[in-house]
Amino acid sequence: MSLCLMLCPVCSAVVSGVCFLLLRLYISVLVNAFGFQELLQEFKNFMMALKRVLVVNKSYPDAGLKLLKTKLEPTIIPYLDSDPESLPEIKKNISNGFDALVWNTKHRLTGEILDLAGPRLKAVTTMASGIDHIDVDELVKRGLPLGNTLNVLDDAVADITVGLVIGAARRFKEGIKELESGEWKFGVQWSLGQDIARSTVGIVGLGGVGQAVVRRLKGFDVAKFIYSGRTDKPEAKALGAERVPLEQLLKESDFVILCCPLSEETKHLINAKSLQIMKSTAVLVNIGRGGLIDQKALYDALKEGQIFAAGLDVTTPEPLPKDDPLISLPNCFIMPHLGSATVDTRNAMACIAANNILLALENKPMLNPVV
Ligand SMILES: O=C(O)C(=O)CO
Repeated sequence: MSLCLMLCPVCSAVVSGVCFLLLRLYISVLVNAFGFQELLQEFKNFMMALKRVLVVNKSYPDAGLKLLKTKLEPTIIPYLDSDPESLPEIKKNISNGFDALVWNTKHRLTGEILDLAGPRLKAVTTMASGIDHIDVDELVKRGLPLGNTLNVLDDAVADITVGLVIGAARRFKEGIKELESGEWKFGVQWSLGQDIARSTVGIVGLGGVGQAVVRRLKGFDVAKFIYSGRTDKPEAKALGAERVPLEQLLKESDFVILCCPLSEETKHLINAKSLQIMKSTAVLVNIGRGGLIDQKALYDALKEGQIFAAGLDVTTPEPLPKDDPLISLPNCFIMPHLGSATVDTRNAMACIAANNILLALENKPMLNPVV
């Protein structure tokens, strides 16, 4: 018999199969009889509780912390980006051995910082949709998953965009200044702006935010929506937006709205040359990233009346110094990066970031995976 098993591959496969089935049966009897399922879960919870997550920084909302604390005990960097201690404290703490990182900061996540974190680090999330402050290549090199909080902020950012469109086109900044300084000189030719109704709106980057902007502006009786971007967007048809080359969009649009991410490809997408192509009545709005625009060229274009106005939620740098030339221009309406700044949106972003980490530490896909 044993000779038969040794010699005959079919017999040995049958015996191994039977043994395997018996083993499985034995384990499932144990699991059902003794509640091993619960024991297993307890063991998993115990292993999870041993994992350490570093949260950068103290502005991370309680909603996210509460979620993290259901399974982990987070360590928080108790500073804001604006505190000089912020970056040194991150670098000091991160080498204490963490399994995950909530990168809720504008500081750049570099290879140097990842080296300090060491091989224990298994997952990283931002609390933003933009990832231009993350050295993604360095994460990929280390096989680290990265999550972000895309889409949940589309509505809030689209609202701010509409605010900028109206504010810049209807000269809010000049109006408020004249009101506050007592220089309100009413006349039928005073402080005239541009209409949104009957205009052509050009969206650069028809992603979630761009689409939410189009949905909102439809209520303003826009004549035509066009968009440019790397790919055709299937959603464009239902929105009535036509894809055109960037140059055509710049030439034809009364409102040029930048909703795309910042990358090597999109850096200074708006520069002296592109501003020259735009209509002298055009309004440029940027809710993507400051780096999409060459700000010196924008200053010149606004000063010389090459375009009508700009509305910016994002600038380079942030915060923009109060003596920045753009701030001195009456036709440059600037917000201090308020895009996603609503209570609900920030709480939702914090929860997505927390879930990204909790899932990744259980070897599951993140809610919003980037890589
Ligand atoms: O999440 C981001 O990237 C934002 O800039 C929101 O304003």
